[in-house]
Amino acid sequence: MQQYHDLLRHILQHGVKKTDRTGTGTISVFGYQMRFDLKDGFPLVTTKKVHTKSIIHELLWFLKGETNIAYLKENGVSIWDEWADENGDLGPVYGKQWRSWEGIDGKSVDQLEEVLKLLKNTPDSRRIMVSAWNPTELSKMKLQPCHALFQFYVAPPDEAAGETKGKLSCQLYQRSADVFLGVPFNIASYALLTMMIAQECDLDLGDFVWTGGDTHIYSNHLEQVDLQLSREPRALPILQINPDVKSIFDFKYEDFELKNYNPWPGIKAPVAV
Ligand SMILES: Nc1nc(=O)c2c([nH]1)NC[C@@H]1CN(c3ccc(C(=O)N[C@@H](CCC(=O)O)C(=O)O)cc3)CN21
Ligand SMILES: O=c1ccn([C@H]2C[C@H](O)[C@@H](COP(=O)(O)O)O2)c(=O)[nH]1
Repeated sequence: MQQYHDLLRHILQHGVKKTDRTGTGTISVFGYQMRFDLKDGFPLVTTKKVHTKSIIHELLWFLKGETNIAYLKENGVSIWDEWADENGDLGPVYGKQWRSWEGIDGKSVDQLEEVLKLLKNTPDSRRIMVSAWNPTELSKMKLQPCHALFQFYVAPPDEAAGETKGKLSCQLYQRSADVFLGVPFNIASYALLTMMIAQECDLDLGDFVWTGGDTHIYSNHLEQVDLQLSREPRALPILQINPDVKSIFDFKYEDFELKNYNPWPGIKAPVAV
């Protein structure tokens, strides 16, 4: 995860001090890109222990189309607690927009089903996109989407090199990025989603490309960042997914196994609400 350390250093060197909605204050740059070849291993930060269980459950919760934190609470995941109302509701956030974006004619669109259809039928399409940024529903969301838009791309097999399958890549546009707390989660989550989709569509793995808009370190994460940068990145772990699961909507927590993850100890930091 040298790429992630490069990003932290880039913000410290080139960032500007900026106020923000939460009143915390940040150092921020506008526009940044990182690329992870998913064949190199699972892109999980190794210079602090990252709570993979929260990442997997959050992704399964998005895929169910859910927007109430009940499922997360049942599974011991508390990362969305601060934003939910007294009934646990977050409004029409990611799950709703991914699985049932409401159209003007009252019909809803399952954007993920559309993605799967395109990948299976017309993998050369340049329109394989999912948007969580639904301007008509932003005001009802407890937190507006940060990972707002993502696109898939299939590179044809290199037949001369003996390849038989296309390679699936994914690019995310994250409009706002809390680099210390949120970004390690976001990278791992989209890498995992890409692996699940590749399995369903019988594709090999390509790259995950992370593109950030307002890419910031909160002013109360600076000591944590210094500690993290003093640590040497270690080999990437492997994330194995149950090869028998043929639909991305059928995965359960037990279908994932993280191997060879030997991170440095966790680093606590307050989340800006
Ligand atoms: N300021 C802010 N940063 C975020 O990353 C963020 C939000 N707000 N709001 C919505 C979601 C919730 N996400 C979060 C929230 C908290 C942690 C967090 O506290 N992580 C700790 C503990 C992990 C755990 O308990 O599972 C960490 O050490 O990574 C991470 C992502 C990502 N998002
Ligand atoms: O998946 C996520 C969700 C949220 N964040 C961060 C980015 C910002 O620090 C805040 C959101 O505040 P806005 O004022 O709405 O931009 O949450 C993240 O990094 N990843």
